[in-house]
Amino acid sequence: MTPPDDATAPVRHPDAPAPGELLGAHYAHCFGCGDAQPHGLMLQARAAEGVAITAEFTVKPEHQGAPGLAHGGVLATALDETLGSLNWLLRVIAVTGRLETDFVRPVPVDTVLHLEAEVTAVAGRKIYSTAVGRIGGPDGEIAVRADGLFIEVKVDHFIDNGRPEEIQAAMSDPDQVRRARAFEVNP
Ligand SMILES: CCCCC/C=C\C/C=C\C/C=C\C/C=C\CCCC(=O)SCCNC(=O)CCNC(=O)[C@H](O)C(C)(C)COP(=O)(O)OP(=O)(O)OC[C@H]1O[C@@H](n2cnc3c(N)ncnc32)[C@H](O)[C@@H]1OP(=O)(O)O
Repeated sequence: MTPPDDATAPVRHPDAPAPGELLGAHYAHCFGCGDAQPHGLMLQARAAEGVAITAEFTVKPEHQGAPGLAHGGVLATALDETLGSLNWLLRVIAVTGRLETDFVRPVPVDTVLHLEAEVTAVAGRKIYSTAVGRIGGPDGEIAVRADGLFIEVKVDHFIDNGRPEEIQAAMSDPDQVRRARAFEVNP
């Protein structure tokens, strides 16, 4: 998870959403951010300054692992989604290759998890990033932490590997296609 010596600092794409702007779901049925996914996290991410974002996720009863506490895998999903959303600011399509998570404090149901994440380095197709999640407010104590390594892919990654039903539905949705294309023209 340590960037190689030839890694460079990330560069915010000129067309990246402005600081403060909500990113919106990348896919309506996404378990992390989709608004058509009732069991999901419905995480909302917002662009920050630089190659950084903030995000919020409210822990619901459906997200329990132990009585009244968030499941660790759900918290890892929130971190993964937050880190993945950073790639919007680079205008790069990328998937999670590796995710290292520290669970520091238990997170009760009804808690709003306040996440912040930034890209730390880029090396070829590899994007290195880090995130924390706080409870009790944006400056509250850290409950979870993660480092991510994302690998840049072409849109074909999804077309070649996804189930045909969902791929066809996504490709016939002009909004979805526009979003996917915007990433393909990364200079
Ligand atoms: C019209 C349809 C539209 C559909 C698209 C819709 C939307 C898309 C747009 C935007 C998305 C925006 C936001 C998404 C936000 C959050 C989502 C959460 C993200 C996820 O939840 S996503 C799901 C989980 N994720 C996977 O499903 C990946 C499965 N996996 C693979 O698909 C392959 O494994 C792949 C592609 C990763 C690599 O395969 P590959 O063949 O392309 O590349 P290769 O193996 O050569 O690796 C190249 C260099 O990365 C290094 N490397 C690779 N893997 C590593 C690892 N694990 N650890 C350490 N280093 C690793 C190598 O060591 C090498 O490094 P080096 O260059 O230095 O040698």
